[in-house]
Formats: sequence, C-alpha cells, structure tokens
Amino acid sequence: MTVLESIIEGVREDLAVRESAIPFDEIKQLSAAAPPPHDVLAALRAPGVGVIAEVKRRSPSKGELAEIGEPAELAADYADAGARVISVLTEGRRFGGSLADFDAVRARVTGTPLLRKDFIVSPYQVHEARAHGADMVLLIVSALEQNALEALLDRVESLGMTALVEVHTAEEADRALEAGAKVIGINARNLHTLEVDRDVFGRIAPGLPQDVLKIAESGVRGPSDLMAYAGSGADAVLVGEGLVTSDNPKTAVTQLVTAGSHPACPRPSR
Ligand SMILES: O=C(O)c1ccccc1NCC(=O)[C@H](O)[C@H](O)COP(=O)(O)O
Repeated sequence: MTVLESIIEGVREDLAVRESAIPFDEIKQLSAAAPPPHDVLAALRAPGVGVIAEVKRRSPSKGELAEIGEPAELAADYADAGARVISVLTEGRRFGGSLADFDAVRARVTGTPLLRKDFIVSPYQVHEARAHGADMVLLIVSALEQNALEALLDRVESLGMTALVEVHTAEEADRALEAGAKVIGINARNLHTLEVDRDVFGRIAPGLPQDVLKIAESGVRGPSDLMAYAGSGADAVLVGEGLVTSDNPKTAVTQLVTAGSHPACPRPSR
C-alpha cells in the first residue's frame, strides 16, 4: 500500500464516524445555510505571484513540524502578511489537523479565502467543507477515478466553491483538464513515495492552457523557490513546512509576498 492509499484508508474510517453523527441530509442543509464563499478565482488572479499559506502541524514525510497552539493566530498572521488563500489541513491521523482547527481559523480570518486541505473522496466531505465555511477544497487526481473526480468537481462548483485539482504527472494534468479544472495544483511531492522533485512543475505547467490557474505546491523554502516557480509560469505557490518551521512565519509570508510582487519576478502569463 502506498502512503496516499494508507492515508485514504484512515480518512474513510474517520469519515464513517462523522457520517453516523451527522447524516448526509443534515450536512447538506448545513452547507446550504453557510455564508456565501469568497471568490477564490479573483483572489488568485490578482497581479503578481500569490502565496497560499498552510497551517500544517506535521506530515508523513517529516513527522512533527511545529506545535501550533493557536492555529487562528497563525492564520491571522498569514492573512496580515498578504497570503491570498489560507490552507488548513483537516486530516487528523497523519497531519494532526482537524475541523476544529478549520473552525477556529474561519472565525478569526473573515476576509481571506480558506482552503480545506484534506483527502476528499466523498460528496459528504465537500458539503462538510462548505458547512464549515470553506471557499476552496482540494481534489487529488491520483486519489480519484475520473467519474468521481468529475462528480466532486461539479459538486464543489455547484456550492460556489473552487476546486484546487492536484496533479503530479502530465497524464493526471490531462485528467484534470478533462474534468474541467480551473485551478490546477502541480505538486512537487509524489504522494505515493513522498519524493519531492521541484522540476515537476516546469515539466507540466507550460503544457496547460493559459486561462487555467497554475499553483506550484510543496518544496518552497523561501523567495528564490517562488521566483523559480514563477519563471515556469506559476500564478501562486502553496507553502506549508517552510512557513510553520520558520522563526517568524509572518515575516516568511511577507518575504514571499514581496518576492511575488517584485518587478524582477516573472509575471503570470494569463
Ligand atoms: O507533506 C507531506 O509529507 C504529504 C504526504 C502525503 C500526502 C500529502 C502531503 N502533504 C500535502 C501537501 O501537498 C503539502 O502540505 C503542501 O503542498 C505544502 O508542502 P510543503 O510546503 O512542502 O510543506
């Protein structure tokens, strides 16, 4: 079993527990009653290369990353520093995240879009994300059959949210486009082996249509990585470890945001 398959096995077990506590019809009603989502596409299309800043406690590749006592305070720092979107990992077993983290961040950060970063395999999780105030959800192509990917993407958009459709290979990028993805995240990390290869973005992004927003995920440790991804066509970078392990995450975001809007930073070609 690969790392991704093992994560998803646990996600399905945890999901079954939540489904028995709050049935699907109820979560659908809660999602319909939530305040409307932020316009994530507009946020990501703002000038310059944007930063999606992640609240990440630990990871399968690195173990414990940071003790995040107050995820809401960390997220508020990210927002103040100019992050375009804040990503909150809600998977508990391997990343130490939770929907409680997400709720705390949503209550504190009202003006910046939030990404629910989890391993979405069921429509239930999409409604659950919206019920908790998510504006964006992650759909990982290699975790989903094509018909499931398409159905989940439709559902995300029908609730007014935006899907970050994650790929790691050119074939997965073709599947994302076939499904109608408007935002494609190219993850440098192979989720089956955990190997990180920053060159993956530069191999895939140039082949994507100009109007698709391209997010470079993983492996960003500072402004020079953002600049390199920008040179290959990134509209934004998604950063977790590099922020939560820094001495001052707010300054780390500011440095990335400054690099992304610097005249020397290659412009997105959209
Ligand atoms: O981070 C991991 O080890 C990991 C392992 C298996 C599945 C997903 C994983 N991470 C999710 C992500 O893609 C990252 O949190 C995100 O891209 C930020 O990456 P980084 O800046 O390198 O923390």
